[in-house]
Amino acid sequence: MNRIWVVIPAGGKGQRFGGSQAKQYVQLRGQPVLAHTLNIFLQEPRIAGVQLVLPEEDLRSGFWRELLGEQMVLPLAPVSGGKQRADSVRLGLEALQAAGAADTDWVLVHDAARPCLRSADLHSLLDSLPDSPQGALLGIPVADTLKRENNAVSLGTVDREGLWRALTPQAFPLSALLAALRVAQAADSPITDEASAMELQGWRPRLIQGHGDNIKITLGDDLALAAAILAARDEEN
Ligand SMILES: Nc1ccn([C@@H]2O[C@H](COP(=O)(O)OP(=O)(O)OP(=O)(O)O)[C@@H](O)[C@H]2O)c(=O)n1
Ligand SMILES: C[C@](O)(CO)[C@H](O)COP(=O)(O)O
Repeated sequence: MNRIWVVIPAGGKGQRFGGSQAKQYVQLRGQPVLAHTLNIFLQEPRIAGVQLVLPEEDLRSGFWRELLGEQMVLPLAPVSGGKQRADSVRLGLEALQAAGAADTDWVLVHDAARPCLRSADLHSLLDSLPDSPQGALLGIPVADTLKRENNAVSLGTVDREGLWRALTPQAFPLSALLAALRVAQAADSPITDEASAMELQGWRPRLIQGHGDNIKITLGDDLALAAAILAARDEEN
């Protein structure tokens, strides 16, 4: 039975977010963004382990231990990330291999900056894996009209038929994903998600429709939006 692992890339600087603290560390409804994201997976019984990838300086300083507190136990020691998100994901995969994960084990990669992932959407992705030999990712069909921009001027409209926004988690077999990332990085291919590396190798992963409130905290305003999403969810429950 293939085990299911998670890599949480949290090695970014949050430059678009601004502020003095990287966005994965800022407080969101009483705990760091990163803690919200980690808890989603630490509480999921089907997940064998969570590999956290942090900025090298934060790993070295031990800052993350103070941030997450004693109550959060990470069975796998966090590792340092790299210059790009794809580098951090690759380093997380290599750490999983070193920890004994099998080549055919599944790995879900989920942005630390997406703390609002619904457990229902995670379960949809996990449930899809037996029927997703070429991997699977959460996504959502584009619902807005899309423009191609140059110098804040519209150059025209992009046909949105069949276009989806890729979200995370994205799920692939460990060794296939690691190999695809290595090939893409060696070719200096612009890789912004795991699926794009796999697609370059001819894989056609399944798109599993998720919810638009699985936002990525990117700009400063996104933090208040994430807080409102989680508050509304608490109200529902
Ligand atoms: N070298 C990097 C860059 C990004 N990430 C992680 O990948 C996720 C999505 O990336 P993004 O939203 O671009 O985060 P940042 O790179 O921090 O943001 P920015 O581009 O604004 O600096 C985040 O959880 C981020 O921490 C990472 O692990 N290693
Ligand atoms: C992986 C991702 O979240 C899918 O939409 C996105 O590509 C990350 O992009 P970023 O520029 O690294 O935030």
